[in-house]
Amino acid sequence: MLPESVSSPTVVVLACLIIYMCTLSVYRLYFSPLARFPGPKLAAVSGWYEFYYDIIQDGQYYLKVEKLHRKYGPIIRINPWELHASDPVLFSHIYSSGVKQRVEKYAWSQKGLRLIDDSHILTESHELHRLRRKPLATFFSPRNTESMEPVVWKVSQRIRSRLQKLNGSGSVMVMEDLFTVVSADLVAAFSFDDEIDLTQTDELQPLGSIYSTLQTVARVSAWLSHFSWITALINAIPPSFLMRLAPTVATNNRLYSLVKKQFESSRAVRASSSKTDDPLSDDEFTDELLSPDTKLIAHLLHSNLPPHERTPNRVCAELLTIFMATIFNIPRAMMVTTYHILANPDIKAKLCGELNALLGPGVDSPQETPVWALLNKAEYLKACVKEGLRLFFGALRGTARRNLHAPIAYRDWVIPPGTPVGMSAWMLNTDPEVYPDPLVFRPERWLPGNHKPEMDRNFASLGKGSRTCLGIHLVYVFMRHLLAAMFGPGEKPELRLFETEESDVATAVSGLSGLAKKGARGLRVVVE
Ligand code: HEM
Repeated sequence: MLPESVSSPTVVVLACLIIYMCTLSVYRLYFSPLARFPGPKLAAVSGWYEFYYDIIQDGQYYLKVEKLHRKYGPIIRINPWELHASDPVLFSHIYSSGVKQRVEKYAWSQKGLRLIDDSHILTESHELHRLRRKPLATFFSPRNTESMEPVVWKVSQRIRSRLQKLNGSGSVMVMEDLFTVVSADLVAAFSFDDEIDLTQTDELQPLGSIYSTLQTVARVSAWLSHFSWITALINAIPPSFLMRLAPTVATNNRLYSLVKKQFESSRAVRASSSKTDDPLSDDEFTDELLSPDTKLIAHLLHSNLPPHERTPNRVCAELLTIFMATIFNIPRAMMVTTYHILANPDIKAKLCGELNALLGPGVDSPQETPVWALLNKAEYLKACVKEGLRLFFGALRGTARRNLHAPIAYRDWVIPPGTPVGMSAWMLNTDPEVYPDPLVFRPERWLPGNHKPEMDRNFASLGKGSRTCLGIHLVYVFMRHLLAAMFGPGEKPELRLFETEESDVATAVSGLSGLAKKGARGLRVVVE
């Protein structure tokens, strides 16, 4: 007869659990369609391996994955369900934009961001994503982005006037606050009917706190992706109570309320001016229709999306996504770029020299001189932006893609249909064969004559293929304008780094997007 303790229900449950885990491990190691792909056995057996590096080690799996590639080769299994590749040729294939390549996003790591769950960025299905992205892509097309330049210029100049207020004061400015408010101003300027100028508020910090809120969201997202039940739990808590519990949620909800309010007032204006919300036919809906005054809200309401895709919740989810993508990424990218320019007097001198020569004294009166047109000729400025983006990395680990319909042949391997395959911006952007001294900020590498095609092939900060960054053209234009406002000719204060080291701004933690290490002090400058 068994002792009483052995026959207790706890032991039976434990025994079942152990048998289940052993069976699952054997299946994952020897019988799963991914069993023959190389990689550490522990990663193949359980998601806890990734959890350890992602959560306990604070977003460091991208560095571990790099080491694993060195040991196991160009394609490895990084958890029971997912492969990771390090070959840039495969990067272009997997992150393809071809119509025939119906690659889906594997949004496991982004699920549950409640307010934007219905946006195109979190849409996994290839077809639905195409439908949802189309009107947005028209709005952010190169041509329409170019027509937004006067607005981008106007908003960027606010950074200069804000800094001018402090001219000669020796004050210390927290640059992420300033970059966040101008970014918010820009999205508001092209999205809403009401003009918003957040840089005019005396206290930037509460608005800048949107930046830290989004940092927290990006950090917490790793937890949510490992434990989707946390999201379900959060969603079940009444919003009023949740806002008291978690200020991050409160700020996020305030942002959503702002978007919703603007949406409602824009809809009311349209209703009173007897414009209908009837969608246009495919033939009618082209970017010819877009005038520089067309706001994103009106554009989406008027788009040829079917009515169930133009509901308030859907449109607001898209607007909030664009708001968040801009005010999270632009300040981070600008912090990294500005830091390197200020830390390298030679680079700063070359940049200022080029801008002085190109823009001359007309810079303060853009209505007389369309200076933004001249910025296109500023090769060194463009190179600084590109190099800043390279070292910002965007998301250090890009979201994986999967082809549900066909296997992918790669060297001796056949990747089964439906298998998520990811790639790392960290590895692509720091490939020493393509970018010698990869961690050095060297704009010269992007100048005509030095710029090689492999550099574009590897450049992963803005994603690739059908899901490449929607704001890709806007990013380049806005960053050039912001740098021109800070380093171009005209009356403006001198900026000097204040107790800021590279590690205070450098992207070192992988989250929803790339983050600085915990405790980083951010970019602070003295305004002289
Ligand atoms: C420095 C600034 C930025 C960086 C580094 C960046 C980076 C990225 C990356 C890497 C992706 C691909 C994500 C994935 O594969 O899952 C992406 C997607 C996206 N970005 Fe950006 N982004 C920036 C700024 C912006 C701006 C200003 C907007 C505003 C329009 C924007 C809107 C989006 C949207 C909506 C998507 C999703 C596209 C889709 O799924 O079809 N981003 N971005």
